Amino acid sequence: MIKIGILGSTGRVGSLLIDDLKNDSEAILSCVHVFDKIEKVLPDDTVVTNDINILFDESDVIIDFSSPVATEELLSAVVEGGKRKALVIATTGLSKHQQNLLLEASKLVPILYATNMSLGVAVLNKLVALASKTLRDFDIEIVEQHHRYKVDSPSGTALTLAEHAANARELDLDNVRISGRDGQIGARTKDEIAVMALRGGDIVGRHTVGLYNDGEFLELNHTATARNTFSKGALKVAKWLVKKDANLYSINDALGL
Ligand SMILES: NC(=O)C1=CN([C@@H]2O[C@H](COP(=O)(O)OP(=O)(O)OC[C@H]3O[C@@H](n4cnc5c(N)ncnc54)[C@H](OP(=O)(O)O)[C@@H]3O)[C@@H](O)[C@H]2O)C=CC1
Ligand SMILES: O=C(O)C1=N[C@H](C(=O)O)C[C@H](O)C1
Repeated sequence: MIKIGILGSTGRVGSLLIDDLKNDSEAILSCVHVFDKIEKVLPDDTVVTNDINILFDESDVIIDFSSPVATEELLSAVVEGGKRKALVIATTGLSKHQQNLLLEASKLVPILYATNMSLGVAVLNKLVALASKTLRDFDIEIVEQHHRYKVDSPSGTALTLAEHAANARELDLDNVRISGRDGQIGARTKDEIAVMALRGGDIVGRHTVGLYNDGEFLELNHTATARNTFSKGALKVAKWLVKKDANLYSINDALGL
């Protein structure tokens, strides 16, 4: 059985991961990292800890749905602390420094980083690249919608979609991304890619990439209707990752896309 450890076990997705693991025939929940306290009833023998080192020692692979600060601690345990376990990282909103740390850690352990663990979004990324390249003159605008509790903006998924669009057009996203329009802003420039965020209610996650031209437009949309889409996706890729060599893997690698 593959021993799974969870960082962010009390969170919206982490707690679903605990449920998914109760009925799994290939993996067991070996350890949960708990920042403060956990209310959920856990399987017997699950180690509960607030020490990241114990999380490593008790797991074959760690799945991380937490916060950028916690993810940084996880990555530092590899880079500075000498820990060597496979990591599935789903946390979004990482800073440049944290992204660099992730790259450094992936030279030492296998890491799969995905801003969205659903199969649908993995395919959407490919569709966006194809559409952005083929429809070169169309204006690209991205809208993401999430629940009222989401703390980072725009979503990691929206940024990844924007990267696929920009790369397909050989543009640097940092130079062309805009995140708001207000006042006398002037006409839209040709290459800009807007990424706009809406927040409200219990929306699990909705992303729309629009490509707009004179006389026609194309909108590509993905809607997550259940949050366990993400926990189940993460569990699937964790099983794939556990035997791999140190490297940075994408969800496309794991899904064979
Ligand atoms: N890639 C993907 O497919 C998906 C990614 N996400 C991302 O996953 C992350 C978590 O999302 P969600 O579950 O909704 O968030 P929640 O806020 O519900 O959960 C966050 C979890 O992280 C823990 N945590 C926060 N800070 C620390 C810290 N400094 N040290 C240790 N643990 C900490 C929290 O503990 P406590 O409860 O004690 O505060 C909690 O268990 C977000 O970045 C989100 O964007 C979400 C869905 C899908
Ligand atoms: O915080 C969330 O809920 C989600 N976060 C991820 C993101 O930022 O893209 C993935 C998903 O959309 C849900």
